[in-house]
Amino acid sequence: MKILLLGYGKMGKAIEAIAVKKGHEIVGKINNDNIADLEDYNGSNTDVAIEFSQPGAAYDNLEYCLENDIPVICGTTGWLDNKPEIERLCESNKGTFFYASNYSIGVNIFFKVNEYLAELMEEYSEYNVGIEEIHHTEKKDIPSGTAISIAEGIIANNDKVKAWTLDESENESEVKINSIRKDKVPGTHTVTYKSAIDNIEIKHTAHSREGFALGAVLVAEWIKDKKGVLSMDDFLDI
Ligand SMILES: NC(=O)C1=CN([C@@H]2O[C@H](COP(=O)(O)OP(=O)(O)OC[C@H]3O[C@@H](n4cnc5c(N)ncnc54)[C@H](OP(=O)(O)O)[C@@H]3O)[C@@H](O)[C@H]2O)C=CC1
Ligand SMILES: O=C(O)C1=N[C@H](C(=O)O)C[C@H](O)C1
Repeated sequence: MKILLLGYGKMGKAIEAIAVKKGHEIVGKINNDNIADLEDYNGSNTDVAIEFSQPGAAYDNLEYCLENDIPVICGTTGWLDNKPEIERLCESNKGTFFYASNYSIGVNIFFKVNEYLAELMEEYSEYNVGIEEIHHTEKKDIPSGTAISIAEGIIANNDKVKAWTLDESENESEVKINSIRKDKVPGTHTVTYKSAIDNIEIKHTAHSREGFALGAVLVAEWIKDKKGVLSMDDFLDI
């Protein structure tokens, strides 16, 4: 496949390494300093764009792809207020747009365990739930997109929890997300239910960026000839 990388930082480079090993061709590597080159690409010379850039850049890049007939896979976090607009553009242009806050297969299994646990815990009011996420110090957004997805999984499956917050909260209807920035940590997410008697904890630890990058390449291979607004639930049968 001819792959255009939108964002050639830590993730762009990790994706390139896996894509090339699997026999794909990288037709372009776009960063802020060569963003003008983006106009060279369209559906006739690019099979798929993989967008891992920055919160302030994602919207324009996705809009460009959808207006130029390029199927696009996005992993950038911290821009989701504008996601409904991109979804509308995808539908009206009959394009292809895939978004995941986390492309790691392990994290997506973790999401399902989190949803099941949230459902189980609904009737045990002695437990309070909290989320902790730890990432490297270069990360631009707080909280992580993955932590937001975890919180949404709890809110959708446990009627006692209505919202997430970054603040210290005594309000039991809110799940607090504690964001920690530390050295080179690729991404660690923990959900803890605490009571006076015990704690129940589930945790996902990424050892590197390989799982995120491999997931994005597998989705790029899968998405060929698919149309519409797609997510990991469409890709994975779990
Ligand atoms: N969904 C998932 O599974 C994962 C998501 N992420 C998310 O992916 C994003 C990127 O992460 P990461 O690679 O670690 O970040 P980096 O900071 O390492 O790389 C971001 C890159 O984007 C480039 N960039 C800046 N502006 C633009 C633009 N307008 N168009 C294209 N590229 C641009 C930067 O270039 P320059 O240096 O020129 O500014 C930089 O090379 C983040 O939002 C992160 O949260 C990360 C890992 C997994
Ligand atoms: O910025 C990162 O590095 C990561 N970002 C994603 C997020 O915000 O959840 C996914 C992963 O945890 C790494």
